Amino acid sequence: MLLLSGRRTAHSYLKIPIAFDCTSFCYIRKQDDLAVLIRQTKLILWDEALMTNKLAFEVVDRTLRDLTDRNEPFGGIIFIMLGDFRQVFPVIPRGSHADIVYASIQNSYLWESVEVFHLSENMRASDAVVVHPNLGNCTFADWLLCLGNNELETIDEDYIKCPYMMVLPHADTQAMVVAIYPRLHEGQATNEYLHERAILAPHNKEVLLINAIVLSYLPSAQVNFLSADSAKDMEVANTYPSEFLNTLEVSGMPSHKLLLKIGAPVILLRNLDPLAGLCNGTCLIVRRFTMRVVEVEIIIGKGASNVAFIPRIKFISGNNGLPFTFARKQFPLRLAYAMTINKSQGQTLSHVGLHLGDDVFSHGQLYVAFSRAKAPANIKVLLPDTVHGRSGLMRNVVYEEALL
Ligand SMILES: Nc1ncnc2c1ncn2[C@@H]1O[C@H](COP(=O)(O)OP(=O)(O)OP(=O)(O)O)[C@@H](O)[C@H]1O
Repeated sequence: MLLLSGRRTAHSYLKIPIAFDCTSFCYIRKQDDLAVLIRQTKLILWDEALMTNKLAFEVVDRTLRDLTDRNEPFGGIIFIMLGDFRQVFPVIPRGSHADIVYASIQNSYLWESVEVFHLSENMRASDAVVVHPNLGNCTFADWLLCLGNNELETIDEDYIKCPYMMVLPHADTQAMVVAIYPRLHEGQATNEYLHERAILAPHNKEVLLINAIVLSYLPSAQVNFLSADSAKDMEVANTYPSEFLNTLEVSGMPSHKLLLKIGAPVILLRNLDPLAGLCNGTCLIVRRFTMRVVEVEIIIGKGASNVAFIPRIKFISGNNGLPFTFARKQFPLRLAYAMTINKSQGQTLSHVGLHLGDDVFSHGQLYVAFSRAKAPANIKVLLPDTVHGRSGLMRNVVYEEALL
């Protein structure tokens, strides 16, 4: 059996193109070692499959049919997709409800070859067996199912009551930081302490603000690393000066300003060295830095406790809804005290802060956020400062037609 260790993604391993359509193939030639391995493969497991655009599966399907010379789904290799239809669906930038559902594997030509098996027990919440009046006299696991299936009582169409026990009494970000990261100012946080907690928010802009606030609690000295941003095209460079480019936040790119302190947890934004455990999404702790390199320790997974040196690298903005592309040279790092709800999918956390400065906006986000925790007592929710939020209500978006 071959396991993709070090959190290596299927996109990276199977060489799926970054931009793909219904005619694309993976970059694997018939004589490559990977093609030989694929021809010997009997079973492929793909986790978080429902977050993946159906076109990516179709690219893999076409490639496997070609490499194996067998005109069957995935070239006859048994393909197990793991996922939960209550969780988030593929991200389609500026996509509508219909666009998002259309991009899900259910709407692929492959779906007619899929057999669905249901898992029945929530192992993550298996210790939270107490029936709680705040949860409508349900266990946490049953309440989560009702949340994900849109079976909780709704008000104003898609608002539901946040269980009172989880509502943060002082509705501000500082209170959230103290609740989720107690005693951080003492500077004694262990790898385990950092790895088992996170503050989740729907949007990146809130995540950046929360990260900066949490970092301010750390007693070590702060350094601000600025990126070098430039437009390739002279005409674009004259229209959009680098001061303007500095203000842009682009998905998958680090920020222009990267605030770091020794002891801060960060997420790697690039597959730098998968064999050494340095992949997109790897959790690291900053140990030392100079202006040219950041020394980090891998927190968990392949290479845990190993030290690595992260250089600045060049990111190209690509097709991100901007009318031009630009380059940003920066460390491929982002602070990891807070992350988007979508990024948290797949994780298990002991302490979850849900920062709803803005309500969730897409299918399954509220379910994913609450279901990261093992028990309801360790979830703290900051409700939006809106009429609904002040009444203890939060938005839940569920595309019911897509639930199985
Ligand atoms: N058979 C089991 N016995 C005990 N604990 C388990 C078992 N299976 C899973 N767990 C625990 O449950 C938690 C969630 O497991 P896992 O991450 O595999 O779930 P998942 O189905 O991928 O969830 P999600 O997609 O929501 O992230 C982990 O903490 C794991 O250790």
